[in-house]
Amino acid sequence: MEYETLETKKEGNLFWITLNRPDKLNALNSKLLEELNRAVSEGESDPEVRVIIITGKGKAFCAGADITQFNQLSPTDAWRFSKRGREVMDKIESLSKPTIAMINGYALGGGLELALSCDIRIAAEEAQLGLPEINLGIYPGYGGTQRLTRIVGKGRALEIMMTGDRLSGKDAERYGLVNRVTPLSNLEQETRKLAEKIARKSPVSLALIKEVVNKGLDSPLASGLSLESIGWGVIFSTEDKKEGVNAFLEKREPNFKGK
Ligand SMILES: CC(C)(COP(=O)(O)OP(=O)(O)OC[C@H]1O[C@@H](n2cnc3c(N)ncnc32)[C@H](O)[C@@H]1OP(=O)(O)O)[C@@H](O)C(=O)NCCC(=O)NCCSC(=O)CCO
Repeated sequence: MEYETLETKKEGNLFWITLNRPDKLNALNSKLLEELNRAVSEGESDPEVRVIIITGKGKAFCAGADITQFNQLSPTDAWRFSKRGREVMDKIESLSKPTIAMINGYALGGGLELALSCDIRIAAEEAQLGLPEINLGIYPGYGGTQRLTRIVGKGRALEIMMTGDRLSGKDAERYGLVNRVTPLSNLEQETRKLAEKIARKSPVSLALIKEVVNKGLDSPLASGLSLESIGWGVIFSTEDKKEGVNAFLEKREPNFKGK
């Protein structure tokens, strides 16, 4: 597919999406947001793709929503702007395939919110992460108020949103905001290694894990636990379950087909 503001690359079972407005630190203008929406659909619908990785070109992962658009927005436009950004982030969170945000540099505002909608975040030690919307006299509008709070807890999330301060990759790891950090020089290799490991697992198990975890987090514990058991029953109908159990019994590596 053709894109102007991002690049996609298929590498075996991995699908790389690279935001590509480096001179604007990959700020999310409407074009980039819509192309991102299209690119994740492309990865989701390709049966060969098992893991989707999102990253940025240049010194930023993404510096957030494009601020140059803000002065033209009426309050109703702003509501639609936030809603559309949120819809794209919600869609990324609900993909059936695992997603990894490879945070190579600035992940600010909507850029951090994009990373928060991914399943796993790996950051360069040199990266800087934050929600600086407060400095614009606004607040996060692409899901950050909710997702950050669920990931790092209320006190830390409020501090990040109320100060607008940027965290280093290492501090973000300490806060539990990213899964791990690595020097920038090692980031791609480390991300690829993790993505390839996940890509070898059963796509059906991966999709059900995501569904049960995400829907469970939105539900009372008893409902989440019940969903887990129902899904567990469903997964026993799959060829991948047969393959996984037989591979163990036959002392060989499983070859999961996603069926
Ligand atoms: C990320 C910062 C700290 C980087 O600073 P610096 O290295 O000095 O680089 P700059 O010269 O500032 O930036 C280069 C170039 O990119 C443009 N740009 C950067 N961020 C944005 C953005 N979010 N929107 C539009 N354009 C952006 C910047 O204007 C420069 O363009 P020129 O044409 O060369 O002037 C610093 O850039 C920074 O603080 N950026 C803003 C971060 C931010 O506030 N993000 C939140 C946005 S609101 C939001 O996301 C709502 C959703 O919740």
